[in-house]
Amino acid sequence: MTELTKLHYPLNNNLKVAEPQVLVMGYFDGVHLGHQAVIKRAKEEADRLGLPLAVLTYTPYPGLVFQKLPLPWHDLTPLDEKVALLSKLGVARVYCLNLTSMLSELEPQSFVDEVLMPLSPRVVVAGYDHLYGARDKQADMAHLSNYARNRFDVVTVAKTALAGQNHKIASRDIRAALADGDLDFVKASLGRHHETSGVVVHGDARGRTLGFPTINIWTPEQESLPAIGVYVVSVTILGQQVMGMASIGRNVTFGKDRPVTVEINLLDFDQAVYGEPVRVKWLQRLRGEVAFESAEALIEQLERDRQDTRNYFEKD
Ligand SMILES: Cc1cc2nc3c(=O)[nH]c(=O)nc-3n(C[C@H](O)[C@H](O)[C@H](O)COP(=O)(O)O)c2cc1C
Ligand SMILES: Nc1ncnc2c1ncn2[C@@H]1O[C@H](COP(=O)(O)OP(=O)(O)OP(=O)(O)O)[C@@H](O)[C@H]1O
Repeated sequence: MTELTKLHYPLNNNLKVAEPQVLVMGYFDGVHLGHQAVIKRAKEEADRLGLPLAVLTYTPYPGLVFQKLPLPWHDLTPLDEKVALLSKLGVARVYCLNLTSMLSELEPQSFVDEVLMPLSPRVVVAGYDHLYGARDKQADMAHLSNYARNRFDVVTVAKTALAGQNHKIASRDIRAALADGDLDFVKASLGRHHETSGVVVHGDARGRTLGFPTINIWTPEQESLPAIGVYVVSVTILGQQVMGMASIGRNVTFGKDRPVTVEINLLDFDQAVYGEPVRVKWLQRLRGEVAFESAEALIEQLERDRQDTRNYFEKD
């Protein structure tokens, strides 16, 4: 079990990390392939030294502290999912530090002395472009050894890019691709399919009359959903993995200005599951949402979508 410790600057003097550890710094939204390379490199170091591996991450997203971004903000991976993914990579402890004005204005030397040192780092690891402390000072990886003053070693991990590209894999680009419904790019960058959590709630009970009953999913605000459209999904519900086709949209065939809902027609499944927690794995985009001229035209399209969904699982 990975241990999660929430921290606020200035750190409580009672925080005592007795044992030295390998410490990785970063926000790690999405725990994408670039992040995974950084963590794996740190894990090698931790194993070589026989020390635990710890991550120092932040909340909220640094962009929200340095500039005005539209709210609500959606991380690719909310903190609990980030911790679960880091855990799978061998991370024993996660420190989640509030990113505040006071922290972001710290001189780099003070950041090292007052934030890193209480965490007993033997080695500090981060990616080549990681910044800490005041942005306008020399708070980069090249200068970290100076501030360390022989108290810890520094490992800087080189850029990870997608095959044939120069641009680094970045969570900002993954968030943008998800907002465009580009699940292929999302998967290539994360090294896995994007997933969201939710709970089954009531819809308008129209789906059943169309011959395509749907579970309506309430998705908590901190989760990141793909763009409006129709998708092949795999749903974990009642401990089973079930094939499905999902619609994120306003059900425009049935009126204007309806709210965006997430509905999933589960294939080969028929149980009452209101209130059940679900995990949705977003596998492939099938199409955009269409305002059909009649319910019959929508039904014909839904039949084609179901065939496309079955084809996806057959080739997989
Ligand atoms: C795979 C799938 C694709 C859908 N595509 C569309 C669409 O293109 N246009 C549309 O208006 N509604 C679409 N819907 C939504 C249906 O209109 C919706 O399931 C129906 O109105 C039932 O809503 P209810 O569950 O709230 O009763 C789709 C639903 C599913 C499951
Ligand atoms: N593609 C990458 N290659 C190498 N290191 C990376 C890559 N992306 C992020 N890192 C490093 O991983 C750690 C976590 O990244 P963090 O999320 O803090 O920042 P980031 O560089 O803004 O990542 P992103 O742009 O993906 O959000 C940092 O140490 C960062 O330097």
